[in-house]
Amino acid sequence: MTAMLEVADLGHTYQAKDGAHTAIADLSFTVGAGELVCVVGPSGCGKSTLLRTISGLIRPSRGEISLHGNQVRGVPDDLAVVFQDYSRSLFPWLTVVKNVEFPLRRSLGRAERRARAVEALEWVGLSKAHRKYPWQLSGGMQQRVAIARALAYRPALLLMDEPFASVDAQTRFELEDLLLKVRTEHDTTVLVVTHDIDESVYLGDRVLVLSTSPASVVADLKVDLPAQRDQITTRESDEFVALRAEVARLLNVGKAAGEVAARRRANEAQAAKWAEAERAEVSRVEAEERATT
Ligand SMILES: Nc1ncnc2c1ncn2[C@@H]1O[C@H](COP(=O)(O)OP(=O)(O)OP(=O)(O)O)[C@@H](O)[C@H]1O
Repeated sequence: MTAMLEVADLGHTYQAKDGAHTAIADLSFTVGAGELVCVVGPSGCGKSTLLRTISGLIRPSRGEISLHGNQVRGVPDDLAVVFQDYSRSLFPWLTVVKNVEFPLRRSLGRAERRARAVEALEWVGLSKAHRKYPWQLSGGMQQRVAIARALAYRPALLLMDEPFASVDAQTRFELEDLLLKVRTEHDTTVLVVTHDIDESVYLGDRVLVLSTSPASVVADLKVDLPAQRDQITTRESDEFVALRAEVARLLNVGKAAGEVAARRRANEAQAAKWAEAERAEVSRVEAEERATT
C-alpha cells in the first residue's frame, strides 16, 4: 500500500512564558492510501498537537511530515479537517449548502461548486436541508454538514479531531457508520483522533496507541475485523472484545511508561540543579581561597 501520510521522528516543544513544554517526544508512523487509522491516547498527551502539525498549522520542532511524498510546509491544499465543535466550525449566517460550498469558492466556478455541495449533502443524507441554516439543525445534523463540507473538498487526507464527542450516543453510532460508508464509497484516507477505545476499534483499520505526554507510539495495532461492521454484532464479537481489551491494556502500558519517563525527567532536572549548585559552591570556595592567598 502506498503511504499517503508519513510522519517521521516527529517531536514538538511549545515555548511558553513559564518554560518549554514538550508535547510530542518522538512519533513515527505511516497511513496508507485509503486507510482509516485511529489515534488514541490519554488526555493531554499531544493528539491535537499531532493533528496541528500534520495540517501545517504549527511547524514541528523536530522531524518530518510528508503528504503523498511532499513535505508539509504550511497548510496543504488537499487536506480537510473536521473538529469536535461543529457549532463553531459552521457559519451561522450561511445556509447549509453555502457552508458546504465555502471552501471551494476560490478553486471552482459557481455551478461546479453547487454540484459538489449537493452531491456531498446527499452522501451524508441531508438532501432536504440545503436551504436551512445550521442553527435550525440538530447537533448530529450539523456535524453531518461539517463532514459533507470536508468531503466536497475531495481531500487526499481527512483529519478528524474527536469528531463525534459532542453528540449523543445514538447519533454517534449513526455518524460512525456514515463515516465508514463514505470512506468505503469514496476511498478516502482518514486519520481520526478519539478518546473512545471502542470507537477506535470499531472505525479503524489500525489503532495507534500513544503514551502520556510527551507522546510516543506505544503500539500500532492492526484491527482484524471484517470490513463490514455493525454496531451490535461487531461490538459483541469475541474479536472486538479482545481488541478493545488490548487497546485498554496498551493505554495503561503507555501511562506507566509516561510516568516512568516523567519521573526520570524530574530526577534528571533535580540532578542538574544539584550539580549546578555544587559547581557554584566550588567556584565560591575557590574564589575565597584566591582572595585569602
Ligand atoms: N500552545 C501551547 N503552549 C504550551 N503548551 C501547550 C500548547 N498547546 C498544548 N500544550 C500542551 O501540550 C500538551 C499536549 O496538548 P494537546 O492539546 O496536543 O493534547 P491532547 O492529547 O489533544 O489533549 P486532550 O486529549 O485533552 O484533547 C498538553 O500538556 C498541553 O497543555
